[in-house]
Amino acid sequence: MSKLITLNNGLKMPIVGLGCWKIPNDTCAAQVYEAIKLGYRAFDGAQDYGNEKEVGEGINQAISEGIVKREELFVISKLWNSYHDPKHVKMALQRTLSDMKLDYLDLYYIHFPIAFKFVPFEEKYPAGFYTGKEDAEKGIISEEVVPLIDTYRAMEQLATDGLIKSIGISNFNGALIQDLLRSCKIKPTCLQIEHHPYLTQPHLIEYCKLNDIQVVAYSSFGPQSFLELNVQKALDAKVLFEHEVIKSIATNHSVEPSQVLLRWATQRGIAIIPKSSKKERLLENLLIDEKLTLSEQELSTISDLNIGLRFNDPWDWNNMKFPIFA
Ligand SMILES: NC(=O)C1=CN([C@@H]2O[C@H](COP(=O)(O)OP(=O)(O)OC[C@H]3O[C@@H](n4cnc5c(N)ncnc54)[C@H](OP(=O)(O)O)[C@@H]3O)[C@@H](O)[C@H]2O)C=CC1
Ligand SMILES: O=C1CO[C@H](CO)[C@@H](O)[C@@H]1O
Repeated sequence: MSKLITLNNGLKMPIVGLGCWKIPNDTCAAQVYEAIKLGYRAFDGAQDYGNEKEVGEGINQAISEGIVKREELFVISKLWNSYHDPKHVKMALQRTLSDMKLDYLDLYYIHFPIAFKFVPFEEKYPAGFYTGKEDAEKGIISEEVVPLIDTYRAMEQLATDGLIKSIGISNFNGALIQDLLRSCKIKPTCLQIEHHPYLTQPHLIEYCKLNDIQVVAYSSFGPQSFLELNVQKALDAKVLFEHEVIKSIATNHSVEPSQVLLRWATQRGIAIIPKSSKKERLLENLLIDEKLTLSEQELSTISDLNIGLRFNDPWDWNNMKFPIFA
């Protein structure tokens, strides 16, 4: 098991969780079940990943075999953009809970601070994996006017009703968080953001620390291929696993570049949710805190690789130009 972090509402969350995006439906239940046997206790899913039934199946198998109790797990999902209207928020969560065959979630994020027009589940799901292109072709990426605070209030109601233990926000920028903190009744426990040495976001992270909001990093290994990026400065950047700075620190400690990237986050108090389909990598990622300690100098040398390179930016979705990171 990985170290536990205490969130601002007293809840304890493992610092390493398993990311569930892109785990194929046919192997997902077995993978989640195996991950529990290896010691994973947190699972970062989302309705939009199209595999919540299978994530739930893996979890329930482990519970029914007595490998773990529900209360020892930390189960996470995210409200998709099409369900931001307050009248759809509970319905979306209930769909997740019934797909997963669970009574509550430990953490429920607002996936993006962007509201799309409502799409009935039958039209959107089963979704397979979300791609802006596929959803655009189905005509379901179009904006709905729903103030974020209205969505947040509906999330607060879910917490009050005991259906979720905590509220998270994902892909929110500093100004949105500041505004939310002025008006929320229940504080968000976590902010999930893209975070890797090419996108370090130091002010956002410091602001969260000052306000006792736990930062959770997604895409900790950075972009896997620059061919997918339309960002000019990426042309000069290397995949992080092959970067000289990362490779030489890994060599000095006799570990893999992936471990340096993950430890750089956890050692700075940031939770991680790497996804892997391989048993050795699952273990390597889970046990990162026991295997490696980086020096302050190494931590800051890695942070200096920052070039503000974001590759998950809704600005690019179907050319809709959503300005959340503008
Ligand atoms: N809130 C949001 O908007 C977003 C949230 N997320 C969440 O974050 C999670 C992780 O982010 P994601 O972008 O998927 O990427 P990750 O940073 O987890 O990278 C996943 C890739 O890295 C490989 N990998 C995993 N472990 C290792 C290792 N030890 N050594 C080498 N390669 C490794 C995996 O391959 P293999 O499987 O072959 O091992 C996979 O191709 C998602 O699953 C999802 O839960 C992700 C994006 C956006
Ligand atoms: O969690 C996610 C994985 O990436 C997708 C494509 O941008 C989004 O659905 C979402 O950010």
